[in-house]
Amino acid sequence: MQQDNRALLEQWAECVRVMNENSRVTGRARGTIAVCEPRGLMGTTLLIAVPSEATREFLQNRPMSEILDESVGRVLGADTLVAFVVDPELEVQPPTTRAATDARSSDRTIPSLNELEAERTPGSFQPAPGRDAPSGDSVPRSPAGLATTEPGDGAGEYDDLPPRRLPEAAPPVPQQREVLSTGNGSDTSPADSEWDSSARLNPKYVFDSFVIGQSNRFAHAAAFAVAETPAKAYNPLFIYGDSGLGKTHLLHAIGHYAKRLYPKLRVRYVNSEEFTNDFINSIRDDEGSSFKGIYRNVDLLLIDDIQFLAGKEHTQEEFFHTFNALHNHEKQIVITSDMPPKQLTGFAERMRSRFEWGLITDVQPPELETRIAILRKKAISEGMDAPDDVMEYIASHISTNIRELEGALIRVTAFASLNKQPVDLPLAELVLKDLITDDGGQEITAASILGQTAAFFNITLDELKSKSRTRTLVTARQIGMYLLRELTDMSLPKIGQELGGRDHTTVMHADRKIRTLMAERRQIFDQVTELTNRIKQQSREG
Ligand SMILES: Nc1ncnc2c1ncn2[C@@H]1O[C@H](COP(=O)(O)OP(=O)(O)OP(=O)(O)O)[C@@H](O)[C@H]1O
Repeated sequence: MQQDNRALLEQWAECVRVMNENSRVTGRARGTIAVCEPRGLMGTTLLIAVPSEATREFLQNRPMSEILDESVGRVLGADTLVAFVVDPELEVQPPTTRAATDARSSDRTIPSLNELEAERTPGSFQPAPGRDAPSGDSVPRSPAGLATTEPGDGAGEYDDLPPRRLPEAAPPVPQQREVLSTGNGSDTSPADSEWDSSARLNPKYVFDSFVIGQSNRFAHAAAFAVAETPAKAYNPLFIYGDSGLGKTHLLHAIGHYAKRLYPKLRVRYVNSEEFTNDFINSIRDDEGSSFKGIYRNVDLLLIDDIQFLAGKEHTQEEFFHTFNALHNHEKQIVITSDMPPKQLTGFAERMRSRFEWGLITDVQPPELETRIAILRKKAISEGMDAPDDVMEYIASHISTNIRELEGALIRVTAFASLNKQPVDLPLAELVLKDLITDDGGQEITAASILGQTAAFFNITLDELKSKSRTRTLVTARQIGMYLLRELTDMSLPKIGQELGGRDHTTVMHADRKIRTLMAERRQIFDQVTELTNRIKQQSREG
């Protein structure tokens, strides 16, 4: 491993030398390049750490992009691509002291349920789907050496903390293979059909449906490497980035692909809010051992939106032990977050430092070409027909969140289908005129969406959140969930929580149902459109 790193450092030094020979590289540019570091070479992608977004932009734009490409091409081969990750630590290089490990379990105190109550995601005292998933599979000795030992209860398991690992060069990324999906696509029973019940994987989120672009190339390559050789390439793999940029998609894709390669691999996807609820429920029900049984007997733990553990001291403590138990037994952990580890506030330092043991990579908003490619892929997979100029129109007006991008395409094709009209540019402009006006408004909140939804359907907020299943209430609730999903950054569990403590699979089901109904029932399309306009209007008025 060290040899690989040394080789990479030498190759990078050579790239820098070649760059510095170029007369277009100014003294300032040389200073900027000098602080950058190579972090890994994955297949044909070189990951370079830069100290700031400004440096990233500087290197991604001409003339530096050309100069960099040329020098990297000369040293590493013409097909080498460059990807960046921002590491603010590079700005000022602190001495590489590592705090002495604070990880000792002997002084662990069991929190009271009351203390824990404050941490949980309200309204979710239900077993999460898959909680009772079988965990006793015997796992073969895989090439990754997985599952050869059973983790214990965590006590004393982290006395010998591994040193920080520099990323190893991953094996070459082979041709992607077709990935089996587990669901049948039916709308009726989300918990059963949408998710692979033990791993809890969404069949739609596979590598094959993920579009690779400059913005996510490295994250994708890292995810792929981890799926191919769990616990051997990077452990943990930490992927961060803004909402709606594909982190969850990559997490599920890792799970699917790893399961495909190692069918007996025990995989578990969990959102950190669900992890919190599972943990608290286990304390409440005095089932701590079953919680450990679930989370410490996996070979691949995929944990989404770790930022939601911020400030939840007891849950973090439990996660810390889970992490250590898994890591010490060479089980793979993949984490996503909206922030890089260093910026995660509300986390104990020992936790943040563990996130940095493996590889940290980010996903950026996709550039125009990638957005168009995502829309094309989406259109094909969902059977939506739209010409290129419509895709381009949507992609050029919505740039920051892929969920919104997809939402726009759904609306345009739904409207065309309802009116039995072809999808063309004038129609797209008409349908999206309110959705893509440059808001300049305030952030859209859950309160505003739910308030407007309740008012629109002439019901109270309590009714909207209630358990009642009258037709109007069910429709209003599902539209509310759809709009929360499309217009905010809220996670599925959080949306479920806002609507009276419903499970995340219910939210997924509602989201899909409304998408489908929009194309089938004019009334639903009109209701969603009118509500969106009112919500956007309210945010503009402040
Ligand atoms: N590169 C991509 N190719 C294809 N689809 C993508 C890509 N990136 C994102 N998507 C799609 O965009 C939608 C949102 O992505 P996802 O839920 O993975 O985002 P996220 O980063 O996890 O957001 P959040 O932080 O809000 O959970 C999903 O439908 C996903 O399939």
